Amino acid sequence: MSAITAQAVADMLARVRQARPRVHCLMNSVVQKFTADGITVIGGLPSMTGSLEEVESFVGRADALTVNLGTLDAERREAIRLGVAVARAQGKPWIVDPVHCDYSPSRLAFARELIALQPTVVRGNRAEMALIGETPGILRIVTGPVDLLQLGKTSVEIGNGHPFMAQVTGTGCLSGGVIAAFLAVEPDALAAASAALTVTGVAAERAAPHARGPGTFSAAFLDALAAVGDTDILSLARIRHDHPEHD
Ligand SMILES: Nc1ncnc2c1ncn2[C@@H]1O[C@H](COP(=O)(O)OP(=O)(O)OP(=O)(O)O)[C@@H](O)[C@H]1O
Ligand SMILES: Cc1ncsc1CCO
Ligand SMILES: [Mg+2]
Repeated sequence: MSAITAQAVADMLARVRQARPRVHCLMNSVVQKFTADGITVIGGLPSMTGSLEEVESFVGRADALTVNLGTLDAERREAIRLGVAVARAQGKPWIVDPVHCDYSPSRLAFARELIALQPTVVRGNRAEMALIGETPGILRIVTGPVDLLQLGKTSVEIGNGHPFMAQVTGTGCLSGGVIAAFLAVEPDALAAASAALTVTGVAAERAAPHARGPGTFSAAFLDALAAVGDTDILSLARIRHDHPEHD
C-alpha cells in the first residue's frame, strides 16, 4: 500500500470507533485497568480474563488478541498458549509484548516460543527488542521517544508522544491493546500499528499541557484518547517513511 498519511490515521480511528472491535487481553496484573480503559476510550471493547476455562471462548469471540508477558506464572503461560492457538486457528490478528524478557531467561524463551508461532506484531521497548532481535515476516515495533516499526525492508517512524509517557507504568502495555484494536479493523499491520501509535502519541501531546505530573497525566491521557479527533491528528501527526511504497 501507499504511504501512511495523517488523513489515513484519522480515517482508521473513525473505523475503530464505528466497528467497536472486541480485544481480548492476556494482560499482566499490573496494568489491567489502564489497558482496558485505553481500549475502551479509543472505541474498542476490552475483555481480560486469563481463566483456563474461559480463554478459548473469549478469544473465539474477540476480533484481536493482545498477549503481554509482564506477570507470568504457569497458569498464565497455559492460558496464553490456549488463547494463541484459538487466534491462529481462526486467523485473528495477535500481538506479543515481551515485557521484561531481558530480566529472565525463561521469559525470553517463552517469548521466543510465541514468536515462532508468527504473531502479527511484536512490540517492546528498546532493551526488550534488542534481545528479541529480528522477527522475519512479523511486524517489529520498538517504542521509545520515537517509535520504530519494521516489516521486511519497510520502516516507519512515529515521532509523536511525550516524556510523561515514560513516567506512567503501562503506556507501552496500553499501546499493545490499542494496536490490537486497530489490527481488528485494518489488515495492513504496518498501517494499523502506525495509526495506533500516532493516535496514542498525539493524545499524549494533547494531554501533557493539562497535567501537573505523571499522575494527572495518566488521567488526562485517557481523556485525550477519548477526545482525539481529525484536527488533532492532521495538525500534530509526525510519521516518517523510509520506503513510502511498502508491500
Ligand atoms: N521520552 C519519550 N517521549 C515521547 N514518547 C515516549 C517517550 N518514552 C516513551 N514514549 C511513548 O510511550 C509509549 C510506551 O513506550 P515505552 O518504550 O516506554 O514502553 P514500555 O517500556 O514497554 O512501557 P511499559 O512497560 O511501562 O508499558 C510509546 O507509545 C512511546 O512512544
Ligand atoms: C511494572 C510491570 N511489572 C510487570 S508488568 C509491568 C507493567 C509495565 O510493563
Ligand atoms: Mg513494556
